[in-house]
Amino acid sequence: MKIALVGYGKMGKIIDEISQNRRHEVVARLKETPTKESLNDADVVIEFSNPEAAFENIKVCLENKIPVICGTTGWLDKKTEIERIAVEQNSAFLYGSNFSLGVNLFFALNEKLAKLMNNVDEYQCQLEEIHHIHKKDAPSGTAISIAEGIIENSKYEAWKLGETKDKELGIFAIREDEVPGTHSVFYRSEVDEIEIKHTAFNRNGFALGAVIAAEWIVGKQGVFSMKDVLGL
Ligand SMILES: NC(=O)C1=CN([C@@H]2O[C@H](COP(=O)(O)OP(=O)(O)OC[C@H]3O[C@@H](n4cnc5c(N)ncnc54)[C@H](OP(=O)(O)O)[C@@H]3O)[C@@H](O)[C@H]2O)C=CC1
Ligand SMILES: O=C(O)C1=N[C@H](C(=O)O)C[C@H](O)C1
Repeated sequence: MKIALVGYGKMGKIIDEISQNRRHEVVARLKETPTKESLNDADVVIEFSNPEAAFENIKVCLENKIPVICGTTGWLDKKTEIERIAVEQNSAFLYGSNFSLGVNLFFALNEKLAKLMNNVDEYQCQLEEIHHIHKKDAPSGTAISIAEGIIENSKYEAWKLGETKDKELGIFAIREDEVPGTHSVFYRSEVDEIEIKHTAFNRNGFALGAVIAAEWIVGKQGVFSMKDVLGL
């Protein structure tokens, strides 16, 4: 499979190595918005750039009928527009706030726990994410996905940065050293606390999941998520 990497920073470089280990050919390594020419007839694009660049990058790829796996976070206000373009162009698009297999299992567990918590009103939920100091967006895309999973299945109606208040689910976004990504969900009552936590030890799991998603999407049309890839 011919892979074009759009965004070639911390993530792009690891994805490059994993792609080659899995016998794919990396035909482009771009640090700017792609063009038809610079995409070099790729079968699929893996996009990990930055919140300002993602929309235009994805749009160009989809208009050239190349499926896109996007891991860039912090641009979600334009996601519906991208999904419309993907369908209109008969192309394929998959966004994942977090491609690690462990976090995608964590998402499923989180939704189940949120549902169970409806049976007991004593608990208040709080989210926390910790990331490296270079991260441009807050809260993390993963924390937003976790919050959405809880909101769909509980009394909470919206999320906000900071402490949980009434029906607004709070997210503490902490920036610390070189932390790759830690996410925790706390349910606290007067007498106890339940915590579920995912800790990434490095970025390899994110990169592997993105390559697995790229292998899966080639030949498909439509808008997908990691739930489709993993059959969750
Ligand atoms: N979904 C997931 O599983 C994960 C998502 N992420 C997300 O992925 C994104 C990238 O993370 P990371 O690799 O750590 O970030 P980096 O800052 O290390 O890399 C970003 C790269 O994008 C390049 N870039 C800048 N402008 C453009 C442009 N217009 N078009 C294409 N590329 C451009 C940068 O080039 P230059 O250096 O020249 O500026 C750099 O190579 C972030 O949004 C992060 O939150 C991160 C990890 C996992
Ligand atoms: O910027 C990062 O590094 C990460 N970003 C993603 C996010 O915003 O959730 C995924 C991962 O936690 C690392």
